[in-house]
Amino acid sequence: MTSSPSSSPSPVRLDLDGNTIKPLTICMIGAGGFIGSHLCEKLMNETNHTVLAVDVYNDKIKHLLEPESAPWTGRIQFHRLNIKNDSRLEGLIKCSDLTINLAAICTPADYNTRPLDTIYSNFIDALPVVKYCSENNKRLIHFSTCEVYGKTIGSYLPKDSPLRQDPAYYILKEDTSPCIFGSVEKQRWSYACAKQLIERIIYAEGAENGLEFTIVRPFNWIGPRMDFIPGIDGPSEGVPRVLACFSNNLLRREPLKLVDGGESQRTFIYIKDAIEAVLLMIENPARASGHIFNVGNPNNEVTVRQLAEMMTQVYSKVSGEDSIETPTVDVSSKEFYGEGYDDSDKRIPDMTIINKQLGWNPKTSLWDLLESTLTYQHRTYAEAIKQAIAKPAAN
Ligand SMILES: NC(=O)c1ccc[n+]([C@@H]2O[C@H](COP(=O)([O-])OP(=O)(O)OC[C@H]3O[C@@H](n4cnc5c(N)ncnc54)[C@H](O)[C@@H]3O)[C@@H](O)[C@H]2O)c1
Ligand SMILES: O=c1ccn([C@@H]2O[C@H](COP(=O)(O)OP(=O)(O)O[C@H]3OC[C@@H](O)[C@H](O)[C@H]3O)[C@@H](O)[C@H]2O)c(=O)[nH]1
Repeated sequence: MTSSPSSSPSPVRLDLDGNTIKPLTICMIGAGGFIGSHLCEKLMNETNHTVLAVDVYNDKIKHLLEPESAPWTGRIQFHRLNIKNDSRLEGLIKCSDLTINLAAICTPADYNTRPLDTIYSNFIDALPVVKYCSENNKRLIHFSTCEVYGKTIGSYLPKDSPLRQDPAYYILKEDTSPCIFGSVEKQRWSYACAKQLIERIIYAEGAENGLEFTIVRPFNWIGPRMDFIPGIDGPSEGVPRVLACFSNNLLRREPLKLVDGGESQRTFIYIKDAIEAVLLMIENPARASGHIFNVGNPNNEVTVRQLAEMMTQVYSKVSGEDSIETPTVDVSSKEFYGEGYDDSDKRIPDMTIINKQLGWNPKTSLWDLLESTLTYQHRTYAEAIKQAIAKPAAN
């Protein structure tokens, strides 16, 4: 294995083939977000790599930037810049060995309500990053999404078809599954479509110009620091992803809202398991380059309704509070997200490629990951929510 779970980096790190890993300089764009913050933490705690952390915000990595005495001082530098319009970006990519691009608008509530911003963020703004990497012969790890698969083939079969039970109709494979999106009026797919086109550009840069790339397709990574709690560390009217929506409801003792009955299925993976996979990609370029990797946990599948029920139980355990009498309420997608919303029905990643190339497997069960995440949510937000509820006028 390449890493030990100690807090100080081991002096010699070996890759999966037994070669010494040289310290790298990594330009990480979107380093201040949910995934970026965990990746920075991992790189500081367990490796000798240097991170040029690019983002417009740094609240989620402040704990890594501030302590002057931290053992990693000098190995992480924050560069506050918007990649849409900042000429410093090319210089940062040029002086790095590897660029990791995480920057994106990636909350479903935005896809149908801000489709232009979504398409620009996920496609147009990512183009110069690809171009600078290609022109300067720099390696790129680009974050795409499991949403590029869209809906499953099985979802188009009659409801009572026995083929719906056949994995061939729902397992999502990097090299064979089609990308099935709804009509253009269903603006939900603006995100998936933009991500698909940037994947195709990166793949073509690899094929025609020799760009050394890896594409990551995350399948619902969740954990501490994901998104924001509306009215506490994000806008009151904002709609984050489901983990933060449900956490907010639990913290406020409100029913969890099940969109269109909560029948959609997802597989959730603990952020810390997923970050292990990314570190393997960073440190094993010969095994990771030229590949597209699903990164998810096929064993953690639930419907959104089941997720709501499990989160309610877990939150009760970690907070010591009984759950409310009506823990969930149904809401239509039109009411919750507005016109143009649509949904992925089911998302189970095929793990063959990542297993073969990197020998990686997820470890944490859904119950365990919810327990550690909701313990964090309770510790971080319960007091602030109590105060906000007590003084509504001040918010
Ligand atoms: N979390 C998941 O489960 C998941 C699933 C699928 C795909 N992804 C992809 O992974 C990536 C990271 O996701 P995340 O969950 O950490 O999201 P996030 O929103 O927490 O992080 C994205 C970061 O990018 C920054 N950013 C956006 N536009 C920028 C710009 N123009 N200039 C500079 N910084 C900018 C944001 O400020 C934010 O800190 C995204 O590309 C997303 O599409 C994530
Ligand atoms: O309060 C809520 C929030 C969400 N939901 C439902 O929960 C499911 C999951 O919603 P999320 O907000 O986590 O987002 P999705 O899984 O649909 O998409 C995500 O997947 C992969 C990434 O690319 C993005 O981070 C995001 O697009 C959806 O079916 C949604 O309709 C609720 O039922 N209630």
